[in-house]
Amino acid sequence: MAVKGLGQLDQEYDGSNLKIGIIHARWNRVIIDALVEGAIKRMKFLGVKEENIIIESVPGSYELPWGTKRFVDRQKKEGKPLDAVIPIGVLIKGSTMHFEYISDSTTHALMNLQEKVDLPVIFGLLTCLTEEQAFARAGIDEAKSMHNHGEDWGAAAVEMATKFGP
Ligand SMILES: O=c1[nH]c(NC[C@H](O)[C@H](O)[C@H](O)CO)c([N+](=O)[O-])c(=O)[nH]1
Repeated sequence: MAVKGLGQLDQEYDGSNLKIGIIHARWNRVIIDALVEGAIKRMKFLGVKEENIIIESVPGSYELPWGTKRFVDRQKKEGKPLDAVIPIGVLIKGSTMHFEYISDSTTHALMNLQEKVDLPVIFGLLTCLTEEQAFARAGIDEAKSMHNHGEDWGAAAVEMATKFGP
């Protein structure tokens, strides 16, 4: 299955046996919803069944590390363990240093979380200086759309879960 334009894929992946979690913040919701949709679209394209994509949310990006840890633990406890998880958040620079502190601390926490949960934790945090940057990276602003980064995160989740699963 030649997948046009997916430069980042190195081989064909079959996600039909994967269970993948998406946990998203609720700040900047219009952008979040586009990113989540993009991740879902790409994972379904790669064979992940809709019923195996589990969605959860937290108030803001700062809650993503803790929320992701507990989300993974809960799925395991319920006998429906995840094969990968995609935390998604959108941070947009304001007039204070809040953006810098949340971006830096959340990024490090998500990176370190992989060891703790022993699962691929895909980096789905958009850290944008302007709303325009965020819209473009969610594929919303057609004029300047880079492409929907959520699709890349969905593809990364399938690849990492397939290649490096237990
Ligand atoms: O996800 C975000 N959370 C934001 N703040 C909330 C933060 O993530 C926590 O939810 C809050 O501080 C409570 O812990 C943001 N800003 O402040 O700008 C933002 O842009 N994006």
